[in-house]
Amino acid sequence: MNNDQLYIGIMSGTSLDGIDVVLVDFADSAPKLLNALLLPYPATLRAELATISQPGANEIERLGIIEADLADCYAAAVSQLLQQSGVQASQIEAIGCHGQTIRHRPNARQPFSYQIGDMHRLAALTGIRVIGDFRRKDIAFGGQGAPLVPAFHQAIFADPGKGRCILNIGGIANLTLLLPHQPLLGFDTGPGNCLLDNWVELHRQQPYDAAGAFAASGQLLPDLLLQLLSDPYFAQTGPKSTGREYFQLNWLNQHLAGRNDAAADVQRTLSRFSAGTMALAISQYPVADIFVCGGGAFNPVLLADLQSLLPQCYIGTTAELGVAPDWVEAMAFAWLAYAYDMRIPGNVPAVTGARKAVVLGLEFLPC
Ligand SMILES: Nc1ncnc2c1ncn2[C@@H]1O[C@H](COP(=O)(O)OP(=O)(O)OP(=O)(O)O)[C@@H](O)[C@H]1O
Ligand SMILES: CC(=O)N[C@H]1[C@@H]2OC[C@@H](O2)[C@@H](O)[C@@H]1O[C@H](C)C(=O)O
Repeated sequence: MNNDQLYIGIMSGTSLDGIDVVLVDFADSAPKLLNALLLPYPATLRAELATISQPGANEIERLGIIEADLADCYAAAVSQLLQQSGVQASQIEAIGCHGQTIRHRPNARQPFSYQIGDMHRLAALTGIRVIGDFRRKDIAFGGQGAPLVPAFHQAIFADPGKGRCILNIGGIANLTLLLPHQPLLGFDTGPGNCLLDNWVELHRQQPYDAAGAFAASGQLLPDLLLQLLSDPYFAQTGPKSTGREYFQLNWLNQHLAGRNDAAADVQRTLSRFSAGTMALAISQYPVADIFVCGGGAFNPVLLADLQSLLPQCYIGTTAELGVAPDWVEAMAFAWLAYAYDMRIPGNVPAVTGARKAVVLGLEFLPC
C-alpha cells in the first residue's frame, strides 16, 4: 500500500526570475521536501511579464497569450520535476500553483489582486488536478490577500520557546512572527530585492546584484536613505501588503530627482534601505532568531546590513530549520493545495485583515 501524499508546489514570484517547483510529501506530520527545481523564464516571457505588470495598451489581447505561455512553462517545470523524481503524474494528489502576480491593489476602492496563468490549461497539459487562485477569497472576506505563507511557516517552523521571525526576502520582503504565547503575525515589510534588481539592471545590465558586489563597491548616502525611509508605507502597522508596481524605478527616481549620485552609491544605499525597513519592522517585536528565506538569503551585503541593525538577534537561513531558502515559498503553495484538500483555512485573519479564516483556492480538473 502506498501512503504517500504527494503534492507539487509552484511559485513564480515578483522577481520574475522564473518558476520554483517542488515535490512535497505530506504523509507524515512534518512535510518532506523530496525534490525541487528552478526553471528560468525564457527572456521573451520575462520581458512580457515585466511589461504587463504595468498599465499599458492592448492589455486584454496580450494577457490571453501570456496566460497560455505561462501555463506551458509551468507544465514544462512540472514535467522536468516528475522526470527527475521518477514519479508519475498519476501519483500526485494536486498541484498548488500561485500564478504570476501582475497587479496587487489591496487598498483600492474595489480591492483586487491579480495572479495570472491559465490553470485549466496547466491541468490539461499535466493531467494533474490544480489548485490555484489563492488570494481572491481572502480579499472577498476583507483581507489584503497577502501574505499567505505565515500559516505554513507556523506549521513547520514554530519554536515554542523562543521568538522567531521567518523573513522572506524576495522582490518584496515579508515576515512571519512566531512568538511564544502570542498570536501569529505577518506582513510585507516593503522592498526586498526589487529596487536592487531594477538599479543594477539599469546600470550594469545584470538581472541582479550577485552577492551584493555592486552595492559593496559604493558608499552609503545617509540623506538619500532618510528620504527613502520617509515613505508612509513603513510607518503603517499591519495588516499591510505591497507590490512591485509601487516600489519600482519611478518611485526611486522621484527620490533621486535633482541629485547626481554615483550609481554604486545608490545601490549601496538601496541595500541598507531594504535592510533598514526589515529591521524597523522586526525591532517592534521580541524576536531572538531570524531565519531568512528567498533570494535575499544569498546577498551577504544585505544580510550584514540587517545584522548591524539588529545586533541582538541571531540571523541564519531556513536551511538551519531543514528547508533550503530557495524552496520555502513553493513549499507553501504545495501546502496550500494540501490545506485545500484537508479543508484547512489558509489565511490568518490577524495577518491579512480578513473577517474570518477560510479555505483558500479554486480547483481545476484535468477531466
Ligand atoms: N547570489 C545572489 N546574490 C544576490 N542576490 C541574489 C542571489 N540569488 C538571488 N538573489 C536575489 O533574489 C531574487 C530572487 O528571489 P526570490 O526568487 O526569492 O524572489 P521571488 O520569489 O520572485 O519574489 P517574492 O517573494 O517577492 O514573490 C533575485 O532577483 C535577486 O535579487
Ligand atoms: C500579491 C503577491 O503576489 N504578494 C507576494 C509578494 O512576494 C512577497 C510578498 O509580496 C508576499 O506578500 C506575497 O507572496 C508570499 C508568497 C505570500 O503571500 O505570503
